[in-house]
Amino acid sequence: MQTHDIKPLIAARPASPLNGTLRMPGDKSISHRALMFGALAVGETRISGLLEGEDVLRTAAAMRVLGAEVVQDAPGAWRVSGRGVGGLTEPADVLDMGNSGTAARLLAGILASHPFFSVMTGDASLRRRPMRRVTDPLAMCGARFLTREGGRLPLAIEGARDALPLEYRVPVPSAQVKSALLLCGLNAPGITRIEEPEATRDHSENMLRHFGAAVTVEEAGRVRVISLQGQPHLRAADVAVPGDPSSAAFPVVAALLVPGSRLRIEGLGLNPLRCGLFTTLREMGADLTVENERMEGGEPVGDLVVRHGPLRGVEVPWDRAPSMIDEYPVLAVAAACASGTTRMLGLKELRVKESDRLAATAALLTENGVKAEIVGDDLVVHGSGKPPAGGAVVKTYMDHRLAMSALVLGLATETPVGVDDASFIDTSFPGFVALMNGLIAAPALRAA
Ligand SMILES: O=C(O)C1=C[C@@H](OP(=O)(O)O)[C@@H](O)[C@H](O)C1
Ligand SMILES: C=C(OP(=O)(O)O)C(=O)O
Repeated sequence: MQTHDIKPLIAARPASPLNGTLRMPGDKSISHRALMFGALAVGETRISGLLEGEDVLRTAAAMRVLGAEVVQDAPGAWRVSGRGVGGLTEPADVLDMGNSGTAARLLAGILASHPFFSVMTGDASLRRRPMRRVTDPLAMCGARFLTREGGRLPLAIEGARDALPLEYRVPVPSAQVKSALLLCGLNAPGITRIEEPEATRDHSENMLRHFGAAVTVEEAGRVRVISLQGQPHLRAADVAVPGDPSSAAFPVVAALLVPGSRLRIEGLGLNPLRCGLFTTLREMGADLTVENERMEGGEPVGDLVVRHGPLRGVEVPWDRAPSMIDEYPVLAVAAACASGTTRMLGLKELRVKESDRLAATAALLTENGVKAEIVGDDLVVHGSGKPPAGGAVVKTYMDHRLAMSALVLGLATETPVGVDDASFIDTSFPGFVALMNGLIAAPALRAA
């Protein structure tokens, strides 16, 4: 596994058009879950299109240490021989989840209802992120947790011997919290019942059903109640991972900003609970069309065609945030090049991502000559309809999405934009630089 001791400086130069037909790396959320559910199922799960980013490789390594057989047959093609619900075994060493909030929080859910001792840690970014949002509700199953001050990793877990089912209303919109509680509930008798005040990505619900669990979802307006029948017999099930819409956000915004661009992104995951960015870009005037829409492995998939065109500022409502939570930094870049003001409302959750993404996104823009401000939990960006000045080396704070957003901005600015550290891009989008350069006649992203 790659370490992050090298800090390459990469700058994007003002670019010629982006053109081509491409596929995105596999969806990160679905990839983590495919490995975890595969490890909890009986039999052999075959996964195609698995994201081989560092975050997902951490999950693969953890599942192996916990007793599942996890094998890579070819790039993207993996096999997991699971241990059955409740069948994982005590790890001999500390579980290091690297930079990945999803890996750490979902794994905490699995470990809470396995009767053994484990310790989890992560890199400096993950060790700053809040874990009480999962450990507080998980403790109600009978597990015990010890954390560092403020509920931070490292985390020691004494899993419950006879876990109780959970009944909980998730106070923040978070698919990670919801999924951690469902994973815990797999090894508890009876019904685990989770209420979420706003719908978040539902890959766990869809995939649990695909592996044979009984999951029901009741919807009342924005509120969703998810019920899982505990101790199911999970059966191995093949998973075809669609392209990641959160990764597609970067070439899509780049194509919208650089005159003459046209891209076709094939086999892209288009789950409506992940598509808030595309909705917003269309409201801004973007030419985005979907072709070949189909269902694959229980998820909507299609080919997305994007063409360059002018954008205008819009207001992005707070209740859209869960469907585009990882896309705000690159939306802010699009807003910086639009004409007029874009107000992105209700971005509190961005403060607890790999970095404080609200502050860091505002800084990314202002250092490159864009007028932007934070008002409460909102981000306000004043686009002038002209290319921003650029010229800054952006601080990325171990955050892949900030690095990619800054490099996309650099494709549209008057002068190049640099990033202090491009190495974290590999956590979610290995091959990003080569893929982007491959779309442009003269490579625009290079080592500084
Ligand atoms: O469940 C998931 O796979 C994810 C949920 C989101 O986090 P939160 O649950 O913290 O919103 C998102 O930011 C993350 O990239 C992936
Ligand atoms: C927030 C993200 O991931 P995680 O929470 O898994 O670290 C992300 O990928 O933008």
